[in-house]
Amino acid sequence: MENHPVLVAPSLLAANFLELGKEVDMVNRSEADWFHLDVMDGRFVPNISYGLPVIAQIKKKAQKPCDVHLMIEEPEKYAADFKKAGADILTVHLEACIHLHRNIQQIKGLGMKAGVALNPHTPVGMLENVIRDIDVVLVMSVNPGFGGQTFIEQTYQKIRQLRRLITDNHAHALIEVDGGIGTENAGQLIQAGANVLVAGSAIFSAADPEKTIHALKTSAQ
Ligand SMILES: O=C(CO)[C@H](O)[C@H](O)COP(=O)(O)O
Repeated sequence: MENHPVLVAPSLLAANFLELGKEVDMVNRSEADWFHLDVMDGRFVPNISYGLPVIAQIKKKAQKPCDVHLMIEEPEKYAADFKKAGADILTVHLEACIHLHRNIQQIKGLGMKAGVALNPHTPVGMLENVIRDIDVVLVMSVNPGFGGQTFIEQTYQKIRQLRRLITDNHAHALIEVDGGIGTENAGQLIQAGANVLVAGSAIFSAADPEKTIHALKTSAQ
């Protein structure tokens, strides 16, 4: 069993938006580590979620870092706006960036942690030349665009490969996994080398979301 701390990032995509303030309070009270905020543009992914004004409102109440996952084309056009809205960690998709190295430098230059997300079909080897520059690798364990999808089993092998790439390059990036995660697969993901578990439906559809967050936090024990 790996002995690095497990971080939990509830995905507000699955929250009750009519009660958003209460959902943010719940995450603040819980053992969760980050707010995971999914931005979709209807172009990079076949869905549209929420954007800058909603994130700015969440930021006013959030007592934990805001981890913003951009599922959008041309993310470089909006990086400064997401910084202003309150993003602490800004993740762009490798598949959406023609100049990934430049995009990473832009995010860090704006004072945010830089993340790079990989779609399920994208090999981890594509990160070899930037792995030392980034703070987070977001491994999508479903095809991005929707919550509530089935976890892709191939993800375990991908996390093991990524852990090797990080170790071999003496890099510090955290491995974050997103999609179809719950208490049933959390332990195995941590064992494979993941650091951060993103969960939407498993947390916000649970009878007791705080208890589920606790179960995810302690899934490696
Ligand atoms: O990025 C996402 C979708 O693109 C969501 O964060 C992810 O799917 C989490 O939702 P769930 O835990 O319900 O699968």
